[in-house]
Amino acid sequence: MIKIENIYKSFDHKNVLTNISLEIPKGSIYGIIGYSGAGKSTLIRIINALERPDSGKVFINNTELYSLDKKKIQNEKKRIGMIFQHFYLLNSKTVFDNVAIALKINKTDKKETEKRVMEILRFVGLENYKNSYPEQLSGGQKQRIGIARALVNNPKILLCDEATSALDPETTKQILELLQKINRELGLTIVLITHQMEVIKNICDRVAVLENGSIIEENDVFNIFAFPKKTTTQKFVESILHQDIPDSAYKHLINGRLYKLTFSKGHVDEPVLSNITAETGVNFSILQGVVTEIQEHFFGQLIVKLTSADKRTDTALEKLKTYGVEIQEIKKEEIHYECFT
Ligand SMILES: Nc1ncnc2c1ncn2[C@@H]1O[C@H](COP(=O)(O)OP(=O)(O)OP(=O)(O)O)[C@@H](O)[C@H]1O
Repeated sequence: MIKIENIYKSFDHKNVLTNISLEIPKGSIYGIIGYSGAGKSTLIRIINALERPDSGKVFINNTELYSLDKKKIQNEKKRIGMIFQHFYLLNSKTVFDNVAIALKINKTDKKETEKRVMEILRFVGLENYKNSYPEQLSGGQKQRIGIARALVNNPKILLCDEATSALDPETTKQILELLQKINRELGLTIVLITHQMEVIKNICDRVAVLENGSIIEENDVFNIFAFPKKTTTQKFVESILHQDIPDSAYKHLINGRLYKLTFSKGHVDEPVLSNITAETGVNFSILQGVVTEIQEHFFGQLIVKLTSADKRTDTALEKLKTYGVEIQEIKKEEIHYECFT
């Protein structure tokens, strides 16, 4: 487990991280998301002892990193692998040598190096490229070299600094699948920082949202998507769920009330709205809808309009709750007010 306690960091008298505390469960894939300048890279560099915090503690499996002397910190760092957005490969060296370098530093003998490097190149799907040079390979293949290099020393933790930000969507998907395989088959704890909510949705178990150097929200990924509390979190969620309502729909809202209905864990494929309409006579106008899968659970969200505000409407809303649907009224002042004028 990685535990971060009350981390503060400033550069040139400017606070970059303020009172950061996090617990990252062993064996999980943990995401830290934030906009540019939020402090993500600084935080991950502190976890990897590349940057010392001004105050606070970092525990890696109960060992407090910054209480150790330099040599012991170096030993701890060997148990942590790291990959980067821009790969940082040696272009004059072959794929094999780029991966072998970490073993050479440890003075591993030649036979053992050959065996281990080929094993890890096979794992990342690059066994046929051992004599190629990085510049002959695609971005996704370069990131696979970076991953092989990070794994060759058998670390327990893998830190990913915007590892897919330079890749196209298809390659991103393949690299994320590889990270999942590393997590499942090798049992590594993975911490990744990103500004891409897609990355969080696809592979993370938990996520922390970092804004201006502070954690503003932390939860499992399903709850972050279903019930984001802070505006920045909502913006990240909306960036991939696309919950915006067409402007023309607002013009018809003058006599209605808007509700966001969240269907989760088992209610997505039931005809809930038709059942309720049949029972109560209340009709729902659907303005927006999304159905997706998060952490292997179906997840659906509808924005609906109800025109009347009589007893039948209240009954319909009560019935929705019995299906486990979360209901949130969207107040008119929360939406484009100019549409009503
Ligand atoms: N070594 C440094 N010296 C001075 N300022 C720094 C240093 N490293 C980071 N900063 C500043 O700290 C703030 C946070 O930077 P950081 O790189 O951690 O953010 P980030 O969320 O990773 O952003 P990005 O995604 O753009 O890299 C920025 O204002 C940056 O300029």
